[in-house]
Amino acid sequence: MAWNAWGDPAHARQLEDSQRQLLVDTLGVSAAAPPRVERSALRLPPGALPEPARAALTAVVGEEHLRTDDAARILHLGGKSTPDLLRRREGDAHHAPDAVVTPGSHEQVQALVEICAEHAVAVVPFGGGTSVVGGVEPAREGHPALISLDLRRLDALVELDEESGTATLQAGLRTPEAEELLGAEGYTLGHFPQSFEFATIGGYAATRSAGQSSAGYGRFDAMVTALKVATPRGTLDLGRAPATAAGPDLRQLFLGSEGTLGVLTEVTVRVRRAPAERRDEAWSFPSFAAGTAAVRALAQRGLLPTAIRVSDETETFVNAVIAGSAAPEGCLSVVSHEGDPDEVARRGEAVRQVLTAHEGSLLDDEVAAAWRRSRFSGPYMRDALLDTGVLTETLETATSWAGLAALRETVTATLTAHLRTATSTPVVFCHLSHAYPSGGSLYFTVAADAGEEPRSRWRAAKQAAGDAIAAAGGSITHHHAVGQDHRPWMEAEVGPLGVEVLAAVKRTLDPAGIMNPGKLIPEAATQPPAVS
Ligand SMILES: Cc1cc2nc3c(=O)[nH]c(=O)nc-3n(C[C@H](O)[C@H](O)[C@H](O)COP(=O)(O)OP(=O)(O)OC[C@H]3O[C@@H](n4cnc5c(N)ncnc54)[C@H](O)[C@@H]3O)c2cc1C
Repeated sequence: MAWNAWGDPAHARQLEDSQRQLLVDTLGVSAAAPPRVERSALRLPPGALPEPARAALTAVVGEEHLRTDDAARILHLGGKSTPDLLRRREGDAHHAPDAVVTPGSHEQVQALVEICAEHAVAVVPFGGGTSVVGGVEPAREGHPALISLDLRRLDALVELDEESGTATLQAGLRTPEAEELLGAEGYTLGHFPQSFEFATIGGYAATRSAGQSSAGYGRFDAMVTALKVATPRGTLDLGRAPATAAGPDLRQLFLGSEGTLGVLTEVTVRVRRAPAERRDEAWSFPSFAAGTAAVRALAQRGLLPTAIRVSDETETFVNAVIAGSAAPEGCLSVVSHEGDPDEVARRGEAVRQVLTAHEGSLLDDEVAAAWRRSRFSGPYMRDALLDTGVLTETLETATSWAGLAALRETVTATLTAHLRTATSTPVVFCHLSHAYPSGGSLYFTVAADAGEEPRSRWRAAKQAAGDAIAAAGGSITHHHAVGQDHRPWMEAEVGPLGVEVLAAVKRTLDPAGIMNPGKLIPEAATQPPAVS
């Protein structure tokens, strides 16, 4: 993965002249793009890993799996949010981890976290590094040194239990390889987030990820049946039966724990037979309200297809411009069905009846085919836009059906107000990305003139949008997780007592506070209690 951009550098995109001109005309983009320094210009601080800790860690993994060179440290500077990329483009590497350690087994991970606890060395579990919320930021928070614990060598399919329909996967396995290993046996995981090519099994579990086909296959957390976790206090093996009444479900403590409690090393997930048939359809609705009403009807009747999303009018137009095609009328919805041919036909017909009853019109097959071709390529466009002087970023939330329209209105208005300047007007658009019987998730994208201070402008807009989401009763995140960036809203999300509960669990499992400091749990709650 490129150190200062999304994905594979070979797939980098550039805007066409007509697209660039459209941005100048619609957004008032000034010609200057934010700077982009060469990697060789980065200045890293000297590594600060104390020698006794280095020697002990090396004894576990071997010299070649503890790297302190610039190349390795630069690839672990943080995640892939727009502010992350802007910082790297500016050449900011002052926070680089002191070392990158790549363990090869659960036992090695267990030994490493124990050594780090003993030497007060902070540990950032690093999967694919695709966090967009500061989840893999090397934040020391008072610790003298920090390692990035890159799980890439834990990349095996440990066991496929065909009788039970489950697979045990090592945490560092990326999704394309997981799909390849499972596909060879006729199975699929069915998890297809936009970060599919780079994100890992452990990262998905640690962030409660949701993918494009989660309507059909379920969110990642819903697929997990068992977990193996290395914590500074020892190993936990959780999930011995498909269901249990043996008290609160401790697996839930680790799903979404974002590396703050321990390192997930193995994840057992429910797998499905690879579908024999897939049918994609594109629909148009006269308004976003009509499209969301249709999806709500499907969710509440138990008729959700494998994937479904509805773009608002602006997103429908913008996506057509990017694809170089004519925009359909109104709001575009993409629907996908997977399964046995009979089921695809039967469900497809039932869904079609509901969508038609909600004023939906079926579009040409090519519209859906274009969505499938481009569904992982959007992030490359972000780099091309940044190169052109456009600040672009996304945020997401979820709420009840009753609160959805008001939440969309307030977030759109807040982002627009905070990104507008005297000479430029931002574009803010949104789609309904996931649906449940009781509500749905809204995914917003902004495009605005980058101006002089794109990072601080985005920070202010994001702060205001987060406050608006909290005030409107939405969740601060539906699937991007909390990390550093959403931490200020955790108390609004779970209440002060909820934060205390999380902090108490952390103190039990990680008394030295070395596991991914500065993430998820608000700072005040992680401080030791004052002595009276
Ligand atoms: C372009 C783009 C598109 C995206 N699209 C989606 C999307 O469609 N759906 C979605 O849900 N998310 C999406 N994301 C966000 C991101 O991909 C997810 O949060 C993903 O689950 C992170 O996986 P990862 O392996 O990259 O984890 P990382 O980014 O490496 O880590 C994420 C967090 O999990 C922790 N962690 C990682 N591995 C472990 C482990 N084994 N044990 C304990 N903690 C661990 C890290 O410390 C960190 O806190 C997108 C991100 C980008 C940049």
